[in-house]
Amino acid sequence: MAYSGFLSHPLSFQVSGVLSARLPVTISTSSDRNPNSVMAVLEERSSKHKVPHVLTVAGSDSGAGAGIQADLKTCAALGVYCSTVITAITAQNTVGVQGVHPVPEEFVAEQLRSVLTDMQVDVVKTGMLPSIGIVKTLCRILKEFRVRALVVDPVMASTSGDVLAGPSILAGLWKELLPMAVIVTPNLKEASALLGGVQLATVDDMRSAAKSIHDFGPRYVLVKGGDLPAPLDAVDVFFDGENFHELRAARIKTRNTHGTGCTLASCIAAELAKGSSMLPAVQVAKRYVETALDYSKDIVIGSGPQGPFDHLFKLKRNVCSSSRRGFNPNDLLLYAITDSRMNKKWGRSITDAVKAAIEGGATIIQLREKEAETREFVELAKACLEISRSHGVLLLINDRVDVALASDADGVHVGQSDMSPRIARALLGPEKIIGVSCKTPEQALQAWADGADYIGCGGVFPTSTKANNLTVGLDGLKTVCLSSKLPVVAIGGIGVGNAGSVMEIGVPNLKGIAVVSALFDRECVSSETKKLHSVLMDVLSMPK
Ligand SMILES: Cc1ncc(COP(=O)(O)OP(=O)(O)O)c(N)n1
Ligand SMILES: Cc1ncsc1CCOP(=O)(O)O
Ligand SMILES: [Mg+2]
Repeated sequence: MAYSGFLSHPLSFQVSGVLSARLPVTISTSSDRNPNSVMAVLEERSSKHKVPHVLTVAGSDSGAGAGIQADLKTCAALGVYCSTVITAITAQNTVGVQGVHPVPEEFVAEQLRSVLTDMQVDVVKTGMLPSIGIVKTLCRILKEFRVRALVVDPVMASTSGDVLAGPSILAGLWKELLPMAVIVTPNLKEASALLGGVQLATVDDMRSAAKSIHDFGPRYVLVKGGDLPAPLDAVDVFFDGENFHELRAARIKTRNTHGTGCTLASCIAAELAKGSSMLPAVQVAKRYVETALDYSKDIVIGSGPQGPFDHLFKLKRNVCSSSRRGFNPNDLLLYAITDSRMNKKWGRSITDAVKAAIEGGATIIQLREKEAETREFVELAKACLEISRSHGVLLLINDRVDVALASDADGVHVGQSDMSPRIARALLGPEKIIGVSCKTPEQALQAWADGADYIGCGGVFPTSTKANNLTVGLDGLKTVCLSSKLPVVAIGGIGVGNAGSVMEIGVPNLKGIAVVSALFDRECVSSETKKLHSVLMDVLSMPK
């Protein structure tokens, strides 16, 4: 079923520009119009949304900091699809490499063919190639399929210093792989090995090394200087055959650097697959690695000296997972929504107001701070989340998905003119809570289709807290509840005097009341919350 050459797609011209004269792009112009032919299917697919695609040919790292696992995470973080051909299985962790089990050459070939005959790979990235046989197999198949761009990370040893590929592969790199590469990304030790063991101790040495490695045939060379003596910045030397660029970054003090080489190379590959030209791809890759290292500098995975880092910027969110929990519709029972003007009027901070509401029995909190500056809002949210999480109460942010993301709040509440819940869901991910304001069954249906967790329906009664807000009354509330499967919380003009009448409309998915002024435009938030809580308890204890 093999076909030779890739189809043209919108990125091909930019990426082929990267390759320049070294690897001619083959654009297939099929005259076969049979709608069932492979070419017809592929042509039809190429007119749809083409996903940028990197194929990584590398070793598996059981500790998942480097190798195939790092490549997968990097591509996922950058929005690029990553397929994998595994060249070796390694047993390794944060202490070192305990074992290496190379995959037989024929099976490396079979994996390559499986991917390349079926998928439109934009860029191939290589990592650990444990034997000369695997290098030769790879080169043979790459020529067969005429890959558009090849990024070579000439992995020889792990961060712990354990050997992953011996000097026997060098001949294959020199003669076959490097001449096909668009870029090669050695660190100091690898550059030295590629050049027969020369000493590299200064930036000038790195420049000469880059030039000499360029003579093997890659279009660009990046010599990474992370191992240069400590007081210097981390300097990498980029050579395009004519000019040098020194790329500098601050050194980040951390043990969590395992997999930085693989990550840098796969990030370059991912950026090329998206259509970037080479220098910007390298600059983005450096920034990505630096940002990920800085973000992950204090995470603890494993007990050895070389920890992995967090490619997806998500692991720290779960550090205090014991105080987190999922959403239960009954959380909507007594929904307290803050208002800074009211709290200011009564001389209390928002954190004190939130604490008092929770102590009085509020079952969920929303920070509705219309006048807060962004930085202030994020800090406020973080402070309130510490309080709410210590009590096991969920806290959402009104309107501001950016603030919810930055503070890692439990979710957001959005109205009909705020960010669409569908986009909010894509940004926040599946585990965050999204509430949507709805006044009609149509809006309720849309909220459900967009992935909302609950509906806020109102104003049920007139209110001065929200200007120009149409009142739907108890009938409107009932209509919305009956039209949806989602849990509903009623809002607008609700307090101790009418909470019972709202809860008694007799629909099972009406789960509670949301209140602003009845709690926060009062002298004592905790006692007002207690009063409202006891009204709700009375309603809940009544026979149905
Ligand atoms: C629980 C709950 N329901 C409704 C609203 C109102 O949201 P929205 O329509 O976006 O109006 P603002 O609150 O942003 O003025 C809410 N905040 N909470
Ligand atoms: C935000 C909002 N959305 C509909 S009514 C309303 C205000 C509710 O405030 P209050 O509980 O003081 O009537
Ligand atoms: Mg809103």
